[in-house]
Amino acid sequence: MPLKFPRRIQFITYPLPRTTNNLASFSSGSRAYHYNTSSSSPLLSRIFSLNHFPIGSHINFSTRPNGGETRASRSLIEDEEELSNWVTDLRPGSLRVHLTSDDDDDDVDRSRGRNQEFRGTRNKVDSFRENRFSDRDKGSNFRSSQSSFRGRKERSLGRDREGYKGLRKQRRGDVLDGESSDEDVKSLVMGGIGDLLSEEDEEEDEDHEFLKKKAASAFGFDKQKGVEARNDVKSSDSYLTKTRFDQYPLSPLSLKALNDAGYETMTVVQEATLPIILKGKDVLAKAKTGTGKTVAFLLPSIEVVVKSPPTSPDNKRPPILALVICPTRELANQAATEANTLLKHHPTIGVQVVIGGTRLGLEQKRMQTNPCQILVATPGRLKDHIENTPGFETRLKGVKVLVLDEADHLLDMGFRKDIERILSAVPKERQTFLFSATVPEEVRQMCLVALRRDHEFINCVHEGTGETHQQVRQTHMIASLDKHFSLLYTLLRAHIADNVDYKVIVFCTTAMVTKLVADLLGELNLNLREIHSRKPQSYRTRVSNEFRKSKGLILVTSDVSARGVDYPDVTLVLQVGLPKDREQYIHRLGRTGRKGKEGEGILVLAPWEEYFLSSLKDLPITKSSLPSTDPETVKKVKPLSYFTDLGVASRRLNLEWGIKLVENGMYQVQKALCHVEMRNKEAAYQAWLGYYNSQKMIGRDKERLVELANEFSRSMGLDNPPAIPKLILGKMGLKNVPGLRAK
Ligand SMILES: Nc1ncnc2c1ncn2[C@@H]1O[C@H](COP(=O)(O)OP(=O)(O)OP(=O)(O)O)[C@@H](O)[C@H]1O
Repeated sequence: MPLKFPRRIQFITYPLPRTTNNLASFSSGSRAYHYNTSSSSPLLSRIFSLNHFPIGSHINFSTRPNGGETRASRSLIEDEEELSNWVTDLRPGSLRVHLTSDDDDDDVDRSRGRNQEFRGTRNKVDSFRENRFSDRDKGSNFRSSQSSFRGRKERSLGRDREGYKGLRKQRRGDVLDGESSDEDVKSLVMGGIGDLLSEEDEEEDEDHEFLKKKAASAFGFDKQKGVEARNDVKSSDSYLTKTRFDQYPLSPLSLKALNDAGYETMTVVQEATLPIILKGKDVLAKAKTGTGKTVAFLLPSIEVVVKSPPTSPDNKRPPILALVICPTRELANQAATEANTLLKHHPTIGVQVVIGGTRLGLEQKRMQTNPCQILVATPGRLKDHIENTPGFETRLKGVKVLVLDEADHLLDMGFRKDIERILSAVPKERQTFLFSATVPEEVRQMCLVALRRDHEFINCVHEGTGETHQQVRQTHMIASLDKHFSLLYTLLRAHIADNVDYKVIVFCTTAMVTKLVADLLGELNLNLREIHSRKPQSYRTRVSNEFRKSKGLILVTSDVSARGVDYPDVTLVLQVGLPKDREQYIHRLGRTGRKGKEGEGILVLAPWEEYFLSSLKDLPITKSSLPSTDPETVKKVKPLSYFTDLGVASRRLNLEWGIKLVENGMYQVQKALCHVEMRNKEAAYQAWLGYYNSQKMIGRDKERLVELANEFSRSMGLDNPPAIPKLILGKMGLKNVPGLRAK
């Protein structure tokens, strides 16, 4: 569904050069490609050799009463680069302070690139911009001056809004000793799912061969030859196959639940992984967003539980058999909900969620009174549970299946300490599944700490198509910071005019910037909700559920919604400002175009952020010109006919809407900014500074960083940048940098 603009506001797109990505070695153009790796696992201690920062969080869980819905819980982590995170990162040995639940955020790699020197960033960025995007201003009438925001008097309306809550939790000191080399020399004895097929060795071998052949034929290639052997699914983006679930040895109750859920045939990733997993193998699976990875790992996990002997009711610490780790609260809750769907006819199997957001004691009590066999958790909270809940670690000794959802994210530096602790708490003799839409090469090395040496890598991403969906149109726009807000507003208005059932997600860089943008768009009377880590968990859950069911709604969010969250029928994903990395861009974009549906993604960057596009060069993203929003220009050329192709029902409405579109684009945004509370602008400024300070290419030239931050401050209508406490400036390495105001 491309954006439709009035004639004078049409975007002109310039395709970027496209190259194939680096996956040729294991992506053969077939629907899925897997290989068995037998390379030695590097030592955990070697892989995690850098300083790490343990992450703490609260604990929360819920129970699934006899097949009912998950009452949950949640918690966890948020992918943000708030200023306070900087402070805590810089104090790895400091004691953690428990804050309220809404401060309990996702843990991220906050240390990335922090202490490295980078010289000449500005020159490199500028030269990249000049060489590659010198035509970016062609066709742009976006000429409003930065100074138009200056001199504006800030007024606070004194509304009852949440403000910046100050420094977030501080982290604990390191708690885990270095792992021995035994960690990655895992036992080949298979438990769990392998039991399904391992009554006799011979039988097992036969079954193995049978399942392998089935898998090879199912996803269209012969493993030995590595060539495509099947053409029954023509579209490279087809996510469903013709393989039925009942073609595999699954329990009848699971099959019944699948049927009830309307899951008739398998998705590509389910078809590719199930036979391998049923054989007892560890699996690393890569498949595009929205193609059913959750069912792919939950279904075989449930089968393990089904096949396990029942626990005695007298057992005070009944084993947890399947442990699923997700990076965010939203995702954990969603996985638990999907598990409950699959467990509909398994009344004796329970799911709980351990994700924080509620009081620890309450959660411990629930856990005790209603023990489960399947636990879905976020890493920081799970680690807290391991360390603070009596008997919990004993229960984890029963784990037969460990799942790392969004594996690349969980294994990157932001989570590594928690994952390290969790791995030490679960048995080595287990089956492990790692799933993600993105698996960068460097993360594949880290996967070896969790997987057995003979694991299989199953890649469902076609060669040449990149990790994004072909049916999702991707464009980027380059505009100076002072134009970002009005550009965002204009894009949203245009999309709304063109899509009756619009459902838009706007991604912002940090929680406080998200709040600012939500406040602004709210002042502009757009129908929106906001989700970020500074919102209480109950609010996040409510809004998330509401957005899932809604149409005609905009969700303004931080990266808490970037990965895994399954909102159906999202029509547009708008990313404003630098995504944390290529992977985050892909996951955010993946909130649209799910289950084979169409979608659209727009990335809005400032000129000095253009360097990021080089990391997307293998994706089909094209450049789009800016819509004209300069009121002076438009006033001169706005005959009625100008607005007639907006796709809005009445001519009168067209006129009103069109005038508002262009005039409000700049004027209304400036006006609305005056109504946004000062403290929210201050918080956004600090968060912005913290986020970009953590971005390698930008954060290393501190003077330039401050110049840009002050440009952002002016874009909010502030004459002077807000003052920042000296202590914080010191922690950020920004003491005495010209342009900053200290207090
Ligand atoms: N076999 C199936 N048939 C039909 N729908 C399915 C099937 N399996 C899963 N789905 C549905 O597909 C949607 C996307 O699934 P899911 O959220 O697991 O995708 P994902 O691959 O994990 O995406 P992401 O990478 O964004 O996390 C869900 O709504 C799920 O219920």
